[in-house]
Amino acid sequence: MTSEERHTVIRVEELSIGYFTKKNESIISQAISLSAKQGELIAIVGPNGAGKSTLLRTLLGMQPKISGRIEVKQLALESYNSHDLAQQISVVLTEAPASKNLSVLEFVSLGRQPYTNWIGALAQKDKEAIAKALQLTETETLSHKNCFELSDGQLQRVAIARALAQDTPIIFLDEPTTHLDLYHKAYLFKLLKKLCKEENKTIIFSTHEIDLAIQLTDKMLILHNKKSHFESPCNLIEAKKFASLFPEEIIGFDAKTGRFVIKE
Ligand SMILES: Nc1ncnc2c1ncn2[C@@H]1O[C@H](COP(=O)(O)OP(=O)(O)OP(=O)(O)O)[C@@H](O)[C@H]1O
Repeated sequence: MTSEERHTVIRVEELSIGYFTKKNESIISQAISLSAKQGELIAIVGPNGAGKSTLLRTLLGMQPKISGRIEVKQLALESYNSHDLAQQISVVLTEAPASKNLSVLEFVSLGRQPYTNWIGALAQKDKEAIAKALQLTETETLSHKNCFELSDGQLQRVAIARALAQDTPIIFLDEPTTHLDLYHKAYLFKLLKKLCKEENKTIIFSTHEIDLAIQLTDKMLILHNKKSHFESPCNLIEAKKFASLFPEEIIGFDAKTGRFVIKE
């Protein structure tokens, strides 16, 4: 095994994603290739309907791929059962948790399910993982509140705490900054960056915050018009891949600042 392979936790090759209907298949995006190493922060971006959520669901095995290969820690995704995969990948989805009546502590504790016994009793190791997750997300003071009492920003941090309690090397998030104000968006992005740098997590998230993602991520996957580009933000800017994402007569991209501008 080369050192390149040792640190790669997810590899995707020539992946086509989409939906199977009765008679045929509808391809949403094709020829997607990417690789994510330990400690990398990766954003999936693209206009509405480009396939960001479809890709995340496909990478999680929640919906079948059309073709191509997905490897998690050098093994085909299909070779994992759901219990084993839950020890590799945790997920933060956009929907509010169904379990809003739970306390924050109870909700975060659910992250330990892949490790606890059949009655869900928490061992010392589980309690330590939960305490660390609350501390990393600065949610300790919320732990006895009910989830329904939280603001959207707090709820998002608590959902990340649950994923951290799951203690997986890889975390997926689907549009984690939806409903957040600019400060909470920036806070969340910095938290994700910190988790990659200090906890060596590999984090892959979909987002519409392309400007912020350009500033903070290691790599970005652009999905657009059924095609994809995977590179560092700098290389994507140099290759002019952001400039054509939105109708040019309305939105331009300033390559010097890495920001989109609305045309007058
Ligand atoms: N269950 C489904 N069956 C068939 N087509 C679907 C299904 N779910 C989504 N699609 C289609 O797949 C395409 C990609 O949708 P997806 O939600 O993955 O895009 P997205 O990039 O996450 O969009 P957004 O930014 O709006 O959240 C869309 O054209 C959508 O209509």
